[in-house]
Amino acid sequence: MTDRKAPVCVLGGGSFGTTLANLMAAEGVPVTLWLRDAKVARQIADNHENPRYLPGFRLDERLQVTTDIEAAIASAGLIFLAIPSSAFRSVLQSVGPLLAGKQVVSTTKGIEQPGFLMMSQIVEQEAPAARVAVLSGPNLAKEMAAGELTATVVASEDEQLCHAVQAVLGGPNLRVYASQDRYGVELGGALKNVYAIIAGMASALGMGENTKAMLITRALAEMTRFAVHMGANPLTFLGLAGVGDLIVTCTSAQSRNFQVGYALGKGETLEEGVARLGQVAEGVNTLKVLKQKSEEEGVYMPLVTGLHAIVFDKQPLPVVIGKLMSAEQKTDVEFAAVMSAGPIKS
Ligand SMILES: NC(=O)C1=CN([C@@H]2O[C@H](COP(=O)(O)OP(=O)(O)OC[C@H]3O[C@@H](n4cnc5c(N)ncnc54)[C@H](OP(=O)(O)O)[C@@H]3O)[C@@H](O)[C@H]2O)C=CC1
Ligand SMILES: O=C(CO)COP(=O)(O)O
Repeated sequence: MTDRKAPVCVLGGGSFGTTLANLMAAEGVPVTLWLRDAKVARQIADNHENPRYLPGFRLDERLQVTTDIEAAIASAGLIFLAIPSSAFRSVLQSVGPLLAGKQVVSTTKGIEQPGFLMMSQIVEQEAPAARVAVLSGPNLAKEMAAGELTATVVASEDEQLCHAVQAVLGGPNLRVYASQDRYGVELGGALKNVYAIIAGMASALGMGENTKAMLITRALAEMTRFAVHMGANPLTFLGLAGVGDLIVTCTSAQSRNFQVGYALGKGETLEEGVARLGQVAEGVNTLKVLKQKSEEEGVYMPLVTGLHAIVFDKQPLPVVIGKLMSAEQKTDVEFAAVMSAGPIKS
């Protein structure tokens, strides 16, 4: 039995870190939230609100907040990481040895280049003596903060760690399903952000419902094809961390990646869209990383190639759409054949 009263800490005081920490605090779990911004930390401590990332949400008074990362880690055995992928390694580098023997759960949905590394692989490099898991699924922070019924996946080869996460996070509004496919769960969470940008663009252009359904379904095909090639368990992509997260991020205007796509569709530049957001949209970097990797690996990813052409090569949208629509018409679920026989890395 896992002790629900065992102390937990969350590193990263953005929308997701604050939400996760608050959910646990509200269930009586002793939680410390670490963030680097002293002003925001003071506002959370004094006013029980994170006005920068979760304005309007009252946080539980039991939620502890600190700007001392070493103290935060020392206080807990289970540590959630909610730091954007661009800063993930640098934060871990500063505290790697302190994580020895701790249970570390990455919630970050990005990929590091060079190396095409998932965040949990960075944890393994920077904190080799830590126990590692990932958390991913259709989890819009603001909906979770508002108490909307939600499900997520914790994935690790370490079953005890999965149980520990289920015990502290599972609650009246949140179900936590376990998986052993850490690589697939993490890959799904990172890849879907790219397709959310495309979906936002389609929405801004007023495209039809048929078009949106085509996009989401072909995105799943493309993600799964890539995942199979990379050795992930393709069945993972039928679950919450695959199709579940793809649906929510491609259909909700709350998604920051969707919002970046929407801005692009309305004629804004990438820089303008990202700057107005003021929060992380991991899909922008993942698009670059994925385009490069799919070419190196020879995996056919027309949606990734098309979006890259629009965003980074400044190709006109009608030209890219024309190319996508006139490409060879292949079979519908060709990746399903590989699904039954595909190699499983994790
Ligand atoms: N929001 C969501 O709905 C969900 C997000 N995620 C994932 O969680 C990760 C974090 O996202 P999210 O919380 O939304 O991001 P936000 O943009 O809301 O917040 C980013 C947070 O990271 C902090 N940060 C940035 N750089 C550093 C650094 N070098 N050192 C310490 N802290 C830093 C920021 O601090 P500062 O303000 O000081 O810059 C801020 O607190 C992403 O990978 C995202 O994909 C996963 C599921 C849901
Ligand atoms: O990962 C998320 C929902 O599951 C959050 O998506 P965005 O980062 O696009 O807001």
